[in-house]
Amino acid sequence: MTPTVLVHRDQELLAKAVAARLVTRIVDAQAARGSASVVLTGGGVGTAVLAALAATGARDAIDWRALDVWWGDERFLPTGDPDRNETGARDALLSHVGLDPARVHPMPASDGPDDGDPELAAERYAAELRAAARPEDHGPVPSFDVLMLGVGPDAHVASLFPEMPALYDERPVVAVRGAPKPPPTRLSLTLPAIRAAHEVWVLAAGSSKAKAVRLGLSGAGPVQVPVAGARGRRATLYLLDRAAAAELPPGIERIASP
Ligand SMILES: O=C(O)[C@H](O)[C@@H](O)[C@H](O)[C@H](O)COP(=O)(O)O
Repeated sequence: MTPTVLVHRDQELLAKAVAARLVTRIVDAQAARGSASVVLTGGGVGTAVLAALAATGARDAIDWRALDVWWGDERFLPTGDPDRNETGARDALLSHVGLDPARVHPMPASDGPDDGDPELAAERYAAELRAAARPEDHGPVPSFDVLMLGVGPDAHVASLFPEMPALYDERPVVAVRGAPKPPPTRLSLTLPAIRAAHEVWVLAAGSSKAKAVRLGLSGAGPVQVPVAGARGRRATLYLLDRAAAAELPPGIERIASP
């Protein structure tokens, strides 16, 4: 399924537009099913989206008690570490809305019950995902309504970096050691888990992402270009600012906001 590309003027407007889109998706899922599930991403754009959502009055249209929050990846650091994606998400949004704590699923921290072993932590998160999966999900993870991914200049998504073993792993959650983006030890959903989502949204802003966006939309292989493997069951959206959209391959239809 060909991704849909939407281009916004700049990063600030991109974050607000993605936040508005997220409200609508969550509200629609809750209207249809009584609950919704989203997968958050770390990184600058992902966190800016959460802050924009916290700042919009429309956030009150969401039934926060009926929302499951997961993460696509996490830095394997102690609880509360400022570099954990969970910390950034709580500061930007989660601490400001009435979520059901039992439905917020952070990836394990290095000072958690896994004796500092990221492989055990990855297995723990996989078990949590498996417990949340329903028969209609037909797999070891829930069919997330929206899974958001920032993208690196090297086209990594989550903590799936080009040519690394995690890209060959069929398990839903893996430990990543030696990540080129610090910190080196991380946990990540794998591409099969990412592809369980109904919608995958790739978020990118800035000229440093233009090449990764082009490669992701050019039919490249997911081992060299991990973002190319990030596809949703129903839809894949590339939500970009103009700078990140500067090198779109020919033939890609772009919907540009003013
Ligand atoms: O834990 C992480 O580092 C993120 O999950 C990572 O995948 C991030 O989304 C990209 O590196 C883009 O980050 P920026 O948006 O800050 O460039």
